[in-house]
Amino acid sequence: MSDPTMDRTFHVAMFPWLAIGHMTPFLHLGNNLAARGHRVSFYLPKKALSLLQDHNSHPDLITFHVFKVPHVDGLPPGTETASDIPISDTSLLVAAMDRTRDQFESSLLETRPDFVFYDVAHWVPMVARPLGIKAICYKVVAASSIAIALVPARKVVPGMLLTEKELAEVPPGYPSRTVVLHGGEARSLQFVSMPFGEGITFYERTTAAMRESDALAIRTCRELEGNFCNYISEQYGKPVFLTGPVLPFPSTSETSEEQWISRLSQFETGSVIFCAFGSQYILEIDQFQELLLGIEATERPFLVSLKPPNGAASVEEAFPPGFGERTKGRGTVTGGWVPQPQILRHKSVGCFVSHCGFGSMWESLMCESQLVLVPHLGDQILNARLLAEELRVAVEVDRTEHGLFSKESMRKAIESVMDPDGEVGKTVRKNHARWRETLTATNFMSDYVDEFVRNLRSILRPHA
Ligand SMILES: O=c1ccn([C@@H]2O[C@H](COP(=O)(O)OP(=O)(O)O[C@H]3O[C@H](CO)[C@@H](O)[C@H](O)[C@H]3O)[C@@H](O)[C@H]2O)c(=O)[nH]1
Repeated sequence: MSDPTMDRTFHVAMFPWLAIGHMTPFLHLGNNLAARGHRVSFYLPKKALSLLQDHNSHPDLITFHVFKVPHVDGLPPGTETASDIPISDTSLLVAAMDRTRDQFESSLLETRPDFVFYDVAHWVPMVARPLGIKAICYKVVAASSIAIALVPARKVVPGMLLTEKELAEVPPGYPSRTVVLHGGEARSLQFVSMPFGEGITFYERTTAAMRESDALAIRTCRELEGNFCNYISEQYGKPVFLTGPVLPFPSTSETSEEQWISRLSQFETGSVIFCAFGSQYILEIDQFQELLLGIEATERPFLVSLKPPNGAASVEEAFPPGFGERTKGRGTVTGGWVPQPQILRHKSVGCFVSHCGFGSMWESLMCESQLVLVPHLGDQILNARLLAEELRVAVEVDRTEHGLFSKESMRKAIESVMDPDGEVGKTVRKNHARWRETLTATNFMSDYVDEFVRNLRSILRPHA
């Protein structure tokens, strides 16, 4: 007998962490749900509204609810999102978000959604449950980084920092030998035992957020991270619903992109090296210079988009001596934002030098360029290991034990993937083509969202 609840549309409230990098993928998922007729109430602070509202593809079904972020001592007045503060103040912003609990609760009483999606606000299930609302903890980072650091099997004692030895160990049952951190890299996980909000560590908050949920959702796909998702599901004893990568549809108005597109068009197909390290990565000056010198040494055209390195007011100020004159007409270095997805689709681009942030990881898997990875933070390193060592679609740049790369290691990594006849070049081309084909297949992303919707319905009225 058919179940009538399987056809009805539902209403989702979304309460993402106050960082654009989290709100954006939540909104992409919201757009995908709205495209299937579901309603979304999206909670965000005022400043974020001006950045996000243009990305709302279904204003008839997606409603923004602006809330006030209370002041917390130590934060600059008017702080609303992570971009307003240095990363070291994040814990204070988390405390401010926790103080929105009453506002959020009264709003839920009015909107009465079927589901609420959240990530950092671990108290959401406590607010949702008495109202009969299902709480879905939606993680927009790689499943590998949750599996290695944020499962009950990794023992973290409240108030105690993890030792070097503990950091270096993977939790029992962790399902990969290649997607791991080496040597000193494990220190990048120390943040899990640090405070994240008032009187609570990152580990306690995140594991509580997952433990208390009705189901976990992760922005990934089983083809890539199925083993990690199964492990997380076993660890928490809960279903893990996958949304797939939910990337935005290519933009149709690309006017602001024209200057970059016409600049790239003057170069031969597949010849340009494009380098970008996302929204957070700030290099030290010497590494910034090694990177530029390594790219210069390839004698290929390039477009580099990086934040000015530590201590420099602009990218030009930090150029190696003579770099600007030597590369004139062949390369551009900008400290501003460039349209990365459009650049990666340009036929002149042949190599993407990336930090392998989660967003860039998906974009690189789907593009035609050869991939060189220079990860920095813990999750970027795990993403890089997945691409370079498990899928073998990319090459990670060689570094010293202190994590430093040289211009020579940079040049070598680029040359190795760009050479279509070399062993490495042949292998990564073949593997990358296979993965690109899978991930860009016509219904790949929409099938994931359809399945996600079915999974949500299954917990909405399990006994109907
Ligand atoms: O000049 C630029 C630089 C970036 N992008 C876009 O911005 C996004 C960047 O996202 P991502 O690759 O995930 O990098 P970060 O901004 O560094 O992301 C942060 O958040 C990610 C999880 O969401 C983590 O994986 C990273 O470690 C963390 O640094 C991508 O879609 C890029 O296409 C541009 O359009 N233009």
